[in-house]
Amino acid sequence: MSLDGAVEMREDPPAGNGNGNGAVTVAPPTGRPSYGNRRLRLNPNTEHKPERYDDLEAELDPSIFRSLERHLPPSMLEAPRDSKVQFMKEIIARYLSDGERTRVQRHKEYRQKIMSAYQPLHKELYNVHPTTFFVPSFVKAINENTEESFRNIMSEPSPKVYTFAMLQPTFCELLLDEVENFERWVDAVKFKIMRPNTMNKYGAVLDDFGLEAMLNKLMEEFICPISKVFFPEVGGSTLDSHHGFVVEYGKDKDVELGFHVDDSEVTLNICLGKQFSGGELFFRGVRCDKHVNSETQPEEIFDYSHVPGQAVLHRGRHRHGARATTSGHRINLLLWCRRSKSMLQQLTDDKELLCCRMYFFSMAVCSECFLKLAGNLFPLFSIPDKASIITL
Ligand SMILES: O=C(O)CCC(=O)C(=O)O
Ligand SMILES: [Fe+2]
Repeated sequence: MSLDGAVEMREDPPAGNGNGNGAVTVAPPTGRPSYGNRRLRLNPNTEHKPERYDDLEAELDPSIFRSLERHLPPSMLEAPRDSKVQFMKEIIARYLSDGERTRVQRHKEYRQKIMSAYQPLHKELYNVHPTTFFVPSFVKAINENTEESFRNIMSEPSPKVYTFAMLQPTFCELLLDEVENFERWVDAVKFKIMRPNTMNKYGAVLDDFGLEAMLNKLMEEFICPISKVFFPEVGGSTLDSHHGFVVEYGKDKDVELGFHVDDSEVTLNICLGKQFSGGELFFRGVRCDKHVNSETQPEEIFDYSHVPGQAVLHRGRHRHGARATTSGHRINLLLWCRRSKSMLQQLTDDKELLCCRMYFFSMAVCSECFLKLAGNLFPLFSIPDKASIITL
């Protein structure tokens, strides 16, 4: 599974215009301090503020450690950081395939190469400055932090699709400038750039050239409060990692974007400019994996025209695409916001583990099926007996 993979699918023709706490038992390694019960919590401790692991010389992204820390047994939460790291590395080592390990390592080296050589143009973009980044109505709504204050600035033109004015024009200009500067640098040093996801030939990952911390703060302090209210069903208040990038459409760029779902719980899509025509987003309803290609209902059809500075917030699994940008140049900022449940899922390609987790989250798997699967998963989860499963 790709960390950054959008899932493409066929567009549905009727659409109209064309297109419990389970646990992991890990035996305490000899010679190291014991922290009592060393079982991972199945459900993350959302009250716990994880440490930062940005300085870690590990092959994995620091966000994985941050996410996993919330699953640590209570007895370990206050342990020294090194012990937590060691413990988490041991767990991860069991479940990461060699292919995934290599991919993650390469990506880490790729980022290090950029960060050691790229000179940012607008340093003020690299930390969140609410009053220069955001329009006053958005700042006010976030400061008030109530459902009413959010609803005052938002429209919901179709169920679970929210639009609102968010970015200041000067911020958009500076960010566009920074992206151009990065792309010029990439050209000049003949660096092979990684594109945002499997569906784009153009665009750039903002996290790769230093904007990760800023975007993380933007997600935690400005998007989580909103998604807590509007997307509680996908853990809107516990979004804890992201993939931040820009997409570019127009002549000599990508033209359109096929029908897909995002690899995110919640997606923030903001138009940065410049002048363009076309490029409308089309939405066709939220679907789970199993029903991603099912028919669209008339009430699910919604088309949206991008306006610079304006944000669209939607479920990652809300099926959508973007029509051709017919003239000019359109650049959008995308923040795929994820929560640790899916980060944990990414530690393994083991579909059975996913089923097991889904069972715990009361989604899909029957108890017979779960018992069979759980047998394979030992020792990742301690297996409750059947009676306790049924009451889960
Ligand atoms: O071009 C757009 O506005 C849509 C982009 C998008 O959906 C994505 O990158 O996931
Ligand atoms: Fe998307």
